[in-house]
Amino acid sequence: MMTMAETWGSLGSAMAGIMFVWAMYQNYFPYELRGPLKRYVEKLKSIIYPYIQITFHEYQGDGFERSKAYMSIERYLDKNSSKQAKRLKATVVQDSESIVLSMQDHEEITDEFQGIKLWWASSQDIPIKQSISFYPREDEKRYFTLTFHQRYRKIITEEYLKHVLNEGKAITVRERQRKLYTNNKNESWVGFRRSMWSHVLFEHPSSFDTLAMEPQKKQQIIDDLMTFSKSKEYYSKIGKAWKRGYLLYGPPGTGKSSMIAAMANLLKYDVYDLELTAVKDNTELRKLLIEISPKSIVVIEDIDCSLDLTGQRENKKKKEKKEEEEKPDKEMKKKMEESSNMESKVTLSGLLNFIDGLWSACGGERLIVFTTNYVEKLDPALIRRGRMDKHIELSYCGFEAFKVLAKNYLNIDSHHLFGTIGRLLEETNMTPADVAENLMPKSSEDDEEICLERLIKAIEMAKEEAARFKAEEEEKERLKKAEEEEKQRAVKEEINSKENGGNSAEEVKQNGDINKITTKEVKEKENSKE
Ligand SMILES: Nc1ncnc2c1ncn2[C@@H]1O[C@H](COP(=O)(O)OP(=O)(O)OP(=O)(O)O)[C@@H](O)[C@H]1O
Ligand SMILES: [Mg+2]
Repeated sequence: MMTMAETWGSLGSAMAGIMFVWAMYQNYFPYELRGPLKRYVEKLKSIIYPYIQITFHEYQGDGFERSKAYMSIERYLDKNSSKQAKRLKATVVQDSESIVLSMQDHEEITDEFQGIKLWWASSQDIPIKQSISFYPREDEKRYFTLTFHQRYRKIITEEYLKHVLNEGKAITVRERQRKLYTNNKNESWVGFRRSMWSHVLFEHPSSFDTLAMEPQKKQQIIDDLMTFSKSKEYYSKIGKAWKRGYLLYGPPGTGKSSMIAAMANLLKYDVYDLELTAVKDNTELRKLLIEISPKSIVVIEDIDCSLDLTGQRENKKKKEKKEEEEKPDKEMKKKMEESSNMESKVTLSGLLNFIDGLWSACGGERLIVFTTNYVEKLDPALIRRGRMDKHIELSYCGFEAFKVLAKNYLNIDSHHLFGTIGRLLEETNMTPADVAENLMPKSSEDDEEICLERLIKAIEMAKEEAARFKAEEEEKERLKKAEEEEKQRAVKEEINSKENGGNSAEEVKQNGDINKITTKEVKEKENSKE
C-alpha cells in the first residue's frame, strides 16, 4: 500500500509531466493541427462529460443595459432559490413592489421540466485588472449557467427556455409598480440623463367598482378590455397591430379621466399622458412613440383643445399678421418668431400616423385613449373605427350610477330618499362629479340622511337653474324671431308700395309730412279765430 508521502510524490510528478506536455504543446505543436486536435478533445470530453452548459450574462451588447433574459431568469429562479439555496441575496428590484431573493454567487439549484432535471448556477467573473471603472457595473460580470444532459438539447432550447422567459416576465409584470409618464419638452432630451418621458408612481385608486355608470355598459367595457389583453395571437392572425383605440366623450365631470385610471388598474398597464402641445413636430411625436413600453395606455386628454389640428396654421398666420400691424418693431418680430418656434407643429396627419401608422405597431399591447368634451368638433378621420375602435359616451348621472356613488361614498344600498333622487335625476342633468361632491360627508355629524337631503336640494336648485336658463333662452329666441319678422314685414311693405302706385317709400313719407303740416296750419288758423 502506498504511503501518504508516496502518493503526494507521484501526484507531483504527474502534475510536472502534464505541465511539461502543456509547455511543449504551446511552444512546438504546429498551429495548423491545433484545430483538429481541439475537436477531438471536445468529442472526448462530451463522451466523458455528456452535459451542455448555456450561460446568460447580466449585461450584453455595449454593457449598458441589463439583459432582459437575465432579469427574467432571475425572477423565474426566485421561487426555487428561496427554497434550495443556502446563501441568498435580497434586492429590491427596480419597479417591483416586493423583495427579490436570488441565489448568491457560486450557489447551485435544481429545476425540473417535463421530468428532466436541470441545474442553474450563478457565477461572477472577477476582473484581474486593478483599475477604477467609471461605470461600476463594468466590473460585475455576473451570469447564470444552465447545465443539462445533451440528450435533452432540443426540448430545453426550444421549450424550456421559452417557458422560463415567459414565466419570469409574467412574475415581473405581476409584481411591478406601475408608472404614470408625461412627455418632456425637447430641450431635456440631450445629455447623459436624456429622457423623453418623466414618470411618477401610478397610484390612482379609481377602479371599475368605484366608477358610476350603468352596470351593463360597464361590464361591456370590462369584457372588451379583457378580451383585448388576451388576444395577442388573434391580432397576429388577423394581421393587425396589437393595439386598440378608445374615445371617451361627454361633459366635464362625467368620469373620463377616472375611467382611464380604472382601465390602467384593471389591466395593470402603465399610463403615458401625452401632452401634445409640448411636442415640437411629427418627428418628435414618432420618437416619443418608440420609447413607449408595451402594456401601456397612451392618453391624449381633451384632444379637441390640446391642439387645433386643422385650423392651427391658419389661425397662427392671422394672429401674427394682426400683431405685426400693431407693433411692427424688430424686437417684437423676433419674440414672435421665437414663440412660433416653440409652438407645436404636430399636424393631423402626424397624429394619425402616430395612432396607426407603421411605427405604431412597435411595442404592441397598447391602448390609445382620447378624451373630449366636444366629440362633434373632432375630425372624422381621427375617430373613425380602426383608429378609435370603441366610442364610449360618459353622460350625466342616472339612477344606476347614483346607486354606485351612494355605495362608495355612504356605504348604503338603499334608503327611503332614493326614490325622490331617482325621479329628480331623470328630470335634471347633473354630472357624477356634482352628485359625488354632495354625497361626501362634510363633517363628522353628516350622516347619510343629511348627505342625501343635501343632494336633493342641489338637484332641485340645478333643476330651477335649468328651467330659468331655458326660459331666458326661449325669450331670447322669441325676441330674435320677432325682430326677424319685423324686418321681413318692412321689406314686404316696401315692395308692395313700389308695385302699387309706383310711389317710393320716401314719397309716401313726404306725403305724410305735407298732410301733417296742413293739419297744423288749419289748427293754428282756428286758434287765431278764437
Ligand atoms: N362616473 C363616475 N364615477 C365615479 N366618480 C366620478 C364619475 N364621474 C366623475 N366622478 C368624480 O368626479 C371627479 C371628476 O371626474 P373626472 O376627472 O373623471 O371627470 P372628467 O370627465 O375627466 O372631466 P373633464 O372633462 O373635466 O376632464 C372625480 O374625481 C370623481 O371622483
Ligand atoms: Mg378629465
